[in-house]
Amino acid sequence: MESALKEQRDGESVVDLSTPVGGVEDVYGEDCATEDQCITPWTIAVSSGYNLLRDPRYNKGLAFTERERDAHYLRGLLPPVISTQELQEKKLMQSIRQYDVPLHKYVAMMELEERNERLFYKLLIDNVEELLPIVYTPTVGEACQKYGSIFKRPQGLYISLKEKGRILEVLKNWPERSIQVIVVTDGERILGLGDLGCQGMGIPVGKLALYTALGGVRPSACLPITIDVGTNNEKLLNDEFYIGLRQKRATGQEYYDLLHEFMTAVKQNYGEKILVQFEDFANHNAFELLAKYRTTHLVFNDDIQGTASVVLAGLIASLKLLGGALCDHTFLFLGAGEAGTGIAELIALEISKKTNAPVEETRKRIWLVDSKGLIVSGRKETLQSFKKPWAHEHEPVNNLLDAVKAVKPTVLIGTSGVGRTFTKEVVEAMASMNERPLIMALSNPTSQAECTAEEAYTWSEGRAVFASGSPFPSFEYNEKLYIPGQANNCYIFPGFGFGLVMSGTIRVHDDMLLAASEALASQVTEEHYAKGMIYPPFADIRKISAHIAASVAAKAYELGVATRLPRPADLVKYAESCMYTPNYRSYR
Ligand SMILES: NC(=O)C1=CN([C@@H]2O[C@H](COP(=O)(O)OP(=O)(O)OC[C@H]3O[C@@H](n4cnc5c(N)ncnc54)[C@H](OP(=O)(O)O)[C@@H]3O)[C@@H](O)[C@H]2O)C=CC1
Ligand SMILES: CC(=O)C(=O)O
Ligand SMILES: [Mg+2]
Repeated sequence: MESALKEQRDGESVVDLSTPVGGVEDVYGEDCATEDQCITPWTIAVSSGYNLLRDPRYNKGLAFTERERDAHYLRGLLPPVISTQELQEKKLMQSIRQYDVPLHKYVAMMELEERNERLFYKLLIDNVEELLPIVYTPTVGEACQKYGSIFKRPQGLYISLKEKGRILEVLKNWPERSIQVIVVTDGERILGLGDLGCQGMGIPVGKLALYTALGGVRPSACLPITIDVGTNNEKLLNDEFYIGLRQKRATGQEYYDLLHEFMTAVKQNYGEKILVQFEDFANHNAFELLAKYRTTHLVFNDDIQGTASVVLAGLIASLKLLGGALCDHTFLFLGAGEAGTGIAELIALEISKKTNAPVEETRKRIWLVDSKGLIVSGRKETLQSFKKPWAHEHEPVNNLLDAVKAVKPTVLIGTSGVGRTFTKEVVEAMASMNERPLIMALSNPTSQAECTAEEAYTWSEGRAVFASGSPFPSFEYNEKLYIPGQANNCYIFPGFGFGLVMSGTIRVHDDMLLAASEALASQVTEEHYAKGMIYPPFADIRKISAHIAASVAAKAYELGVATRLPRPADLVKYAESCMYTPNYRSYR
């Protein structure tokens, strides 16, 4: 147990930086799980003086005390005033609020992260509802689109086809060794914005910032990776500022060989317990990669599994408002890709567990529409394999409105990546059939949402229960305030991943996703329901993540895939005690 704590705890009190000027302190040593992991071509220098001020992990800016300024050769390098972290935070929030353009706020936040990591996380944690839309969706989408132009310093690790045969070597170039979570993308389906190639890097960077801020994983244990196999985005290929390989995407064996080399190198370099989160791969690769590696590696596909878990949580919570049990409802999806079929499968599994009915039966209450219309048995031969389980007996139906009329859903979920597809007619049809229709417009960023909160509330005359993937502001209708929920996988993956890491879990199991959903739903209180909410506020996310982590870890122990022994008695307390906090530490 002690070693687990040592790996997770962040040494809140005193850090010894008392090495000579330019001296070298091996900060890894004790965190390495195996001897092998400690062999890298170089060690890290923890600097004093000028270099300390430029080391984001240790820099405190004006908050260095008189004693620290003496001990670490900082005299004269800073103006005389001594600030507090709280005052620095106040000043930075004031400065960020002065920008009108969200992308400018994004750039300011990234610059802060490069300058002073702890202050960056303090801001993000203390102002999560305000800053989440900046470092995450929707602004991160725009940042990826313009990444080539705003790019200043590389973040994360780039592995391109040029590195084929040398991926292990590339991993060893990363300065941190005790990595616990990797978020990797190949940039082919960035949010609902399509193929952004190498510029997708904004997504792993953003997701991992949330791993730390929302879930409590140490920043030094997080590694964002972009695998660059080219892009089919002509605009980027012709953009002189594009930062990636200027070629069409590699496919087939060439693609899978590179991914296999990557997965093998990751395990070799970081061991069995490294968590690899696949993010924003196109569905023609995502399902296959997950199926291939889920039995040999600790992998998690956020778009398929994380999204499923967050939506199921919202559905469980919404029963208080809609009435009935999950098995009494009928679900219709617009979009039958990673998110759509991933959610559908987890709903079917949950109903199956609750009713003891086989999954083949419980799937029958769930219908999906793709770009060609309702998925029905007549289309089975031509469907991709992940759609086949949803090809129920029915006449062909070509569009969403007709599908709503035919299926009569109580719940409508948008996972199409196409904005404004929940038209007035569609929402009105939902409202005509249901006292409280549940409408989820999950596609990101905001421009791709199937409808806005305002549309859902007004077109349903205030009766819809609504949640979206990207945030919408509260909306007043007929003198009543409506608070839309944010059904985004960021409620789940930080706590989910933290639960895996803290318990030393070696494989992800679907039951852990169900446990995470139950844990999230359990955080919705009567007070929230009274406001029409089906998700708890993000302001409580650290507490929520600790509960999710504890539930996931408990399930992992129950299934015998957790290696951190003995099992802590109180997993919530244990999770809380292991979480990274960004308060400054004192330096000897
Ligand atoms: N809120 C959240 O937490 C999350 C949100 N998302 C969002 O969900 C969206 C989809 O992601 P993902 O499932 O991975 O993408 P996929 O590409 O895997 O799936 C998209 C699906 O939408 C269908 N589709 C596309 N256009 C239309 C249309 N005009 N009418 C009907 N169906 C259409 C596609 O049909 P076809 O198969 O015929 O091509 C496909 O089935 C993205 O915007 C993403 O940002 C994703 C993950 C998490
Ligand atoms: C939220 C997310 O993972 C997506 O839109 O892809
Ligand atoms: Mg995603």
